Amino acid sequence: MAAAKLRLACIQLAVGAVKKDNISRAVQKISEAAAAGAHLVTLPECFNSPYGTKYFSQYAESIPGETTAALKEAAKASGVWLVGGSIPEQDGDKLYNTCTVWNPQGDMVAKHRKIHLFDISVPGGITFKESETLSPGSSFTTFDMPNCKVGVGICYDMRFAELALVYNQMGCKLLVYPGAFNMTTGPVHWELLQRGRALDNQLYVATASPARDTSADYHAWGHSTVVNPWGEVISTTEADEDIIYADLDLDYVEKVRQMVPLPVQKRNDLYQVVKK
Ligand SMILES: O=C(O)CCC(=O)C(=O)O
Repeated sequence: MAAAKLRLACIQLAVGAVKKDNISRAVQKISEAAAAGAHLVTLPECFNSPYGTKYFSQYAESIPGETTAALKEAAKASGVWLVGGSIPEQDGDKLYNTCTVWNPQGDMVAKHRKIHLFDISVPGGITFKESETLSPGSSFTTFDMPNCKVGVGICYDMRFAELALVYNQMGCKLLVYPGAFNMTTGPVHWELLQRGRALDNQLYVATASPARDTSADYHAWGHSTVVNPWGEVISTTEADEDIIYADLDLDYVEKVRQMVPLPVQKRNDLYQVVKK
């Protein structure tokens, strides 16, 4: 890997009803992204299961388990850092929406349980209540690549500016959010949130969504995207299965912070976001 360059791949995976097929398709796409030179690969939210509260308990597994064993192998076989999207995780009698992160040796270096559960009600649009079946996580999740600290959130977590601010304070230069927005909020909020998080924090933001399946109950918005610290979309796609790539220049983070010196202009005497 060149000094401060990082090739990122976001896999917009076609996810179906058969768990084994979802896993093997993800593994195949990871090796395709690695062959295209990716150092860091990310899968979408809920990539081994259809997205919906009625599916979570049926597809849930413990960690380690069938899906994470495949992720471990895939990261090692391809020699990539892997943000393993998310899966429904079973731990005792609780279920979580959980992302595991793997290094190129196949070690699990982080595990993020979605902190903010997706409970919304938009009349004529979408009603969803993850908290019917899932419990929230309560931890910040970062991991260290050789030149870059990365912060991890899952989908609805992206709506909370405070989480991204904390990751910024922790030294992250890239935030990765496996997600699965929908046809109501996606068109208006998805890209705007990513650009907002990127601009507020002057860092890279990446998302990976499942591809849209109009025969499924939940129609994902798709549009996996990468935004740079200037707030520009540098890679994106539509709704079909795809892999998007972006070459991140990690020095650019510092350049933007020098040109527009928000970090030294913050009025910590007037306000502060504090990590507890
Ligand atoms: O915030 C939204 O509109 C969508 C969030 C979502 O789909 C999720 O958290 O899984």
